[in-house]
Amino acid sequence: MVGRKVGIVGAGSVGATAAYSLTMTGRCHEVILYDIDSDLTVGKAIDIGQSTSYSPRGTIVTPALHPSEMKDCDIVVITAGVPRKGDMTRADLLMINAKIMKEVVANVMKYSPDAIIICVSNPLDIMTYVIHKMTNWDRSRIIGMAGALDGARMAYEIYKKVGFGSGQVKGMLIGDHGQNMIPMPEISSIGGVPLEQIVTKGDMQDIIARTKDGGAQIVKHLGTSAYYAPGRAVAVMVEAMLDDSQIVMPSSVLLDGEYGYSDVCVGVPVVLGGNGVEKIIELELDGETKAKFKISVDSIKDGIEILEKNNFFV
Ligand SMILES: NC(=O)c1ccc[n+]([C@@H]2O[C@H](COP(=O)([O-])OP(=O)(O)OC[C@H]3O[C@@H](n4cnc5c(N)ncnc54)[C@H](O)[C@@H]3O)[C@@H](O)[C@H]2O)c1
Ligand SMILES: O=C(O)C[C@H](O)C(=O)O
Repeated sequence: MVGRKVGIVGAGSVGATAAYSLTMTGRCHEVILYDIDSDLTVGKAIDIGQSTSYSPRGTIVTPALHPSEMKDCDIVVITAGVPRKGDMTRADLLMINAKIMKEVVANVMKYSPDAIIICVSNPLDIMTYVIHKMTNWDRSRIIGMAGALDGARMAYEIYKKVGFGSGQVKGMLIGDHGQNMIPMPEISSIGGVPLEQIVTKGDMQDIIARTKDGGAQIVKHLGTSAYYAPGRAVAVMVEAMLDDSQIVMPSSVLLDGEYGYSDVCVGVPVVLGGNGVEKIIELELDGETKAKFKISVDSIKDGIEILEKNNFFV
C-alpha cells in the first residue's frame, strides 16, 4: 500500500494535527479532510497544504465538502466527535459520539469500502467496537488508536523519572483507554535494559499513575483534550500501514478468544502492517494482571451494554 490516499474525518484538533504530521513526514500521496464544518475543512486543508512546500514530499491535501468526496481511501481515520472538557470522563462522551459515529461509518462504508479504519473518537474502545458492529468487516481492518498515545505518555513519564534514554524508551500497556488501563513498566525497557533494573517499585507506581492520568492532565491545563501527541500517534500508525512496516504497537482490536475474551475491543499489543492488524500478540499475564484486565474489559462491556439497552445496534 505504498504512499496512497488517507481520509481523515473530523478536521478539528486531532484530525488536523494528524494530517499535518502525515504531510511533514511525506509518507502518503494524498490526505483528504472532511468535517461537517465546511469552512474548517477548507481552511485547514489550505493551511496544511501550503505547509508541504517544505516537506520531503508535496503531499496533496484535499478538502471534501461532502462525504462522497472522500472516496476510495486506503485508510480512513475517524476523529469526528466531541472531546471532553472540565471534569468529564471519556465515558461521558458515549451517547453523543456513538450517534456521530453512526453517520460517519455509514459514509465510510459507502465511499471507501476497502479501507482500513483507524478509530480515534472516545470512548475509544467502545467506538472501535461500534465500527466493527456496523461494518462487519474483517477485524484486521478496524483498529483503535490508544496504546500508541498512552505508550508515548508512559515513555515521557519514564524519561522524566530517570533523566536519560529519551527516544529509547518503549512503554507497553494493555486494557482500555480509560481509568482501567494497565501500563506495564515491568515489561518496558530503556534501550533494551529492563525498566525493573533501573527504577524502584515506588517509581514504577508513579509512572503508572501519571500515565493513566495523562489525558486528564492535558484537559486540566488546556480546557480541552490533547492533540499533538494523539495526532502524531495516529500518523505513526498510518505510516506503519502505508510502509507495511510490521511494527508492534498496543492498539484496540476486536478479540476473538485471545486473552480469554471475545466480542469486545480492547488494547493489546498487535503487529501493524499493510493489511492493518497483521497479528495479535498474546502476552502471558500473571494472576494480578489478569484480574486488572478483567476489570478493564468489563468496563468496556458495560459501555457496550448501555448502547445495546438504548437499541443503538438495531
Ligand atoms: N483515542 C485517543 O487517544 C484520543 C486522543 C485525543 C482525542 N480523542 C478523541 O477524538 C475526538 C476528537 O477530538 P478533537 O480534540 O479533535 O475534537 P475537535 O472538537 O477539535 O474536533 C472534532 C471535529 O469533529 C467534527 N465532527 C462532528 N461531527 C461530525 C460528523 N458527523 N462528520 C464529520 N465531522 C464531524 C467537528 O465539527 C469537529 O471539528 C474526541 O472524541 C476526543 O475525545 C481520542
Ligand atoms: O483525554 C481525552 O479525553 C482525550 C484522549 O483520550 C487522550 O487521552 O488524550
